[in-house]
Amino acid sequence: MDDATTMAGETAPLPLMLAGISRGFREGAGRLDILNNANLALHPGELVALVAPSGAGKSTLLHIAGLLERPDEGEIYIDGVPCGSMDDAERTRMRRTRLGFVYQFHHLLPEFTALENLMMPQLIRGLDKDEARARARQLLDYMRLGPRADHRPSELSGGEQQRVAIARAVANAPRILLADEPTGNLDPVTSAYVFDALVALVRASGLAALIATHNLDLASQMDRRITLRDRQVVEI
Ligand SMILES: Nc1ncnc2c1ncn2[C@@H]1O[C@H](COP(=O)(O)OP(=O)(O)OP(=O)(O)O)[C@@H](O)[C@H]1O
Repeated sequence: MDDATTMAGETAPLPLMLAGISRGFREGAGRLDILNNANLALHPGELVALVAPSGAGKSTLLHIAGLLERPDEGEIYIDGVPCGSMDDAERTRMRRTRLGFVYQFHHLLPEFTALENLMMPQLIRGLDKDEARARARQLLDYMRLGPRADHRPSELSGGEQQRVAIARAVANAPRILLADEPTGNLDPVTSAYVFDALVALVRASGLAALIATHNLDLASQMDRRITLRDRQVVEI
């Protein structure tokens, strides 16, 4: 397995590795192949942009990497652990502890405050209330949302909602952040602000991030850019 070398010269497992992934869908009498023997490695701390035309398979790739969808073939390694043959309960546990997700729409729980939205995944994971609250406050402060902690999503602006969603995605200190058009629903100025906050959080926490975006300007600010070509993942 391709391992990352740590500062001490030891090898640590990669946060994410996709090996030989194939995925297709039935389409009428035929079949639509989206990924064919695709490979991808994410190294610790790197921010990778996934840029590809609509319908190329960005969401499919993110769903497979995020253990939300199973490939037809291939293996997904998270922190070196093969996840392909895991049952649904094990995959869910892996998602809760090692993966964070951000979508184009925030998907915050409308009846809960920003603080409670950040506490929820931590409580589900088993942290006690005080610990969860302290971490939630710390993350909201980091995202400059401290004064908005007790507001519900409907009382926040679009950019604030998305910053809460990003903070929530890292509440359980995942190893990998997967984001599908995280700023796609925002105006350019807000989008740039939210993106900067996302990058700062990724850098501060040392997690690896794979971010699908149509925004080439944002993509150019990441460490690496990949696309889907001929059903493979390639560098651009
Ligand atoms: N469950 C499914 N059943 C059938 N076809 C599907 C399914 N999921 C995705 N597809 C098809 O697979 C292709 C890739 O879809 P996907 O959502 O991964 O693309 P995308 O690159 O994320 O597109 P966009 O940028 O528009 O969100 C599309 O043609 C889509 O219609």
